Amino acid sequence: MEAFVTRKKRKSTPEVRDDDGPEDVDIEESTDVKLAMLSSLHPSFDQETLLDFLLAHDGSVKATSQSLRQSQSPKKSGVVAQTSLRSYAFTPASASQESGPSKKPKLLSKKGATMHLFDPQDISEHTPCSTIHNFLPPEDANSLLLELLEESKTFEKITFKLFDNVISSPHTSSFYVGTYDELDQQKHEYVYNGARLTDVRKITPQLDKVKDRVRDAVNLEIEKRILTHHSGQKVKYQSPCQWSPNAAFVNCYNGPQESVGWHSDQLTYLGPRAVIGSLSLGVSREFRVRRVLPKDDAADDPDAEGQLAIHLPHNSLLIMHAGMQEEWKHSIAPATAIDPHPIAGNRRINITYRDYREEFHPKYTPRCGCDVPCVLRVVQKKKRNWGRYFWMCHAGNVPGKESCTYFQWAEFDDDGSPIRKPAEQKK
Ligand SMILES: O=C(O)CCC(=O)C(=O)O
Ligand SMILES: [Fe+2]
Repeated sequence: MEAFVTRKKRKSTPEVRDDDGPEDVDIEESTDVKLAMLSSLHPSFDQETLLDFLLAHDGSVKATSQSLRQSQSPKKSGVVAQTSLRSYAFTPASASQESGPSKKPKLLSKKGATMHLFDPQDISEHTPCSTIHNFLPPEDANSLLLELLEESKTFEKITFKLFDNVISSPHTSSFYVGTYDELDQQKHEYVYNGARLTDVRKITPQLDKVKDRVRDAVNLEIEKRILTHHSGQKVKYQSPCQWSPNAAFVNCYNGPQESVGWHSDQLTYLGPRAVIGSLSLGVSREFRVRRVLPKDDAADDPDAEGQLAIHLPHNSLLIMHAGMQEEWKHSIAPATAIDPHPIAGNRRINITYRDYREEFHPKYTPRCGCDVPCVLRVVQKKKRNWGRYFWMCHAGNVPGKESCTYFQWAEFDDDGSPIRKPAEQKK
């Protein structure tokens, strides 16, 4: 759902500052947000075509949208055959230059081009994700799929108003938590893009049954990742605690055109360096990832922002590791064609299990001048302050509502726990 955020340019100076201010972060409406809007309005066009049109119209969503409405023949992404990247992506010379597990050979993924990854080893080496195919016993995967297909009949698209248009997410979803108390808190205390969730449900029997399996597999993958990619040391700000999912977003993509635009998942309630476990059922679709580099670096390196497409078949678990939400974006691209699934037909169900951390409960996090708990974001595009976290007012995400301009750099200890100023501690 984070993909449908709209942000207005900030108009005034924030009330909280220290050495650097919000002009050093990237809170203007980004190309990704514009692409997400266009994708929602014109789901039959692929992201590359939308970007071409957007650039041709000087970044104006309105002009692009008008032009797309007149265009008859959208270019769509094609279906690709399964290959292993290792068989062709690297030259032997580049492979032999590897000096350690964190030095990866360069991908042949040029800016704008897509490299397709099917093989778990390729995925783990070249993206901040790992995957486990055939994750559940087949009958358990099918029971979960059947249960969620039934649930998804009452899922809705997330909608919001932008100027004169009602934009709706190009897929449907719902949110599940473990207890009625949590459900109540989600509806009345948590804030998402400046609004409350309306569709929050109690975890279903099959979702609950699978949760502990996901938890155990994700914790093993986290340990493995720390060994293979980080020399046995967890990443700075990564929580040292066991990952323990207590909430799940369930998405349904009904048909090849349903999608989700480029986004990073919000860290507000998960904390920095969050890990997310994502289980895919039904039709196989492309989960695309691309690194977000500070603008100057991206300009220096033409290969930098190439996309990688991770193919997620029925019953595959994808783990988004610590740092992915800060440094990469992801999307589900519309497809030209899909192979129907024997149970799901044209539908794909995706469950993202999440660990909502108590210390990030909105009763503890900073509140802005509107007296609403802030959103936690990270500087992704500006070189100055790149990777630095900050709290800001949600209202800037709500079309038609001015932000109260609240801004505060976020401070965490090495384990990602918020360092509170004395005034905040008494809450
Ligand atoms: O459907 C997927 O695999 C990804 C969904 C997603 O990115 C999200 O729910 O934030
Ligand atoms: Fe996401």
